[in-house]
Amino acid sequence: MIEVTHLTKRYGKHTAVDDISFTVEDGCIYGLLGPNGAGKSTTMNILTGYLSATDGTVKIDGHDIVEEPAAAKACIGYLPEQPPLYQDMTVTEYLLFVAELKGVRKKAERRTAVEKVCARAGLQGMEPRLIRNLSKGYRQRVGIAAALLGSPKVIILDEPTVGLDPAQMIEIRSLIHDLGKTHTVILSSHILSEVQTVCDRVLIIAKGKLIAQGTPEELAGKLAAKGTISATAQGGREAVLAAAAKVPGLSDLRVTAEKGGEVSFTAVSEAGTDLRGALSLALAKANCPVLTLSAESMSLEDVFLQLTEHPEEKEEA
Ligand SMILES: Nc1ncnc2c1ncn2[C@@H]1O[C@H](COP(=O)(O)OP(=O)(O)OP(=O)(O)O)[C@@H](O)[C@H]1O
Repeated sequence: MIEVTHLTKRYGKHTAVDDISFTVEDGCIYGLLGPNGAGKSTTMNILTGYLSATDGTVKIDGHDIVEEPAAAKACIGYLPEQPPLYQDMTVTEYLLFVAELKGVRKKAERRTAVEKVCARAGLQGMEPRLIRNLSKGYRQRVGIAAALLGSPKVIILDEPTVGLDPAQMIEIRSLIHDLGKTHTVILSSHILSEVQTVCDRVLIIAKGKLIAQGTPEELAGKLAAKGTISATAQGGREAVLAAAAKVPGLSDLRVTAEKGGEVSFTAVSEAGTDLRGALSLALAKANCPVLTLSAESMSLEDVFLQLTEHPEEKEEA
């Protein structure tokens, strides 16, 4: 449904999106996950044709967003991070206006379309209310209803739950889940648990780069596979590190303290393996008696933070 190839966006010297490629399949909910400033909004603004890319291509249902903008945009309904809602209009007035902008010609058709999207977005009973008097949750629903007008195949939602209270978040997530039954949905979020619960597939973006993608289960497997080992051994720094480096599956050795012939260090172990025994043996063989040794597994949240703070470590993920 969507093909993004080598997408790059530079603002002056700053590269906000850095050579990203991915494919979006029909009928799935995709989550663009990354910390603030990762490049999510920029990517979405390019997908929806609001921004031009510095390099790369975007095809929506076979239509290039630059060469055939009208055909490509007709496939997309977009809820920007700050939806342009007219506060002094009622819900119905605003949605009729958007329907007209989207080219629904006949008045009766606009009415029917607005009734339909109001029902779909859970806005029944809110139609005569002024937008300015709605809660943030209901304003998001109006934005989503507006995105649904024109029957687009793809719905793109930029941080749809940001600023909502927990109850509203749950309601909007359930609405998105429901939309996923009839549309291809792409949403952005900086909340790991949100994309894990709502999305079928996740793309993790950090510092403009795509650092991991897969189903939430695949990513949880990859991300949570790591553990950290902390140890202190007697001996010289070089002998201790050389012995530890020989243990297969142990990486990222870091010395944390060194004094009086004792070296403390941490290391990362892969794929849910417990490498304490192997490390202890390797150090003993190198004549470096082990004084302390402990292992901890990193939470998914920890690994996500580590990955997005140090995207260069993506290969290890
Ligand atoms: N118009 C602009 N001019 C210059 N730099 C920009 C512009 N828009 C965004 N940036 C920068 O590009 C980077 C990516 O921004 P973007 O808004 O796409 O990130 P994001 O992941 O959506 O974050 P947030 O959730 O905070 O919106 C950031 O460093 C941001 O400061």
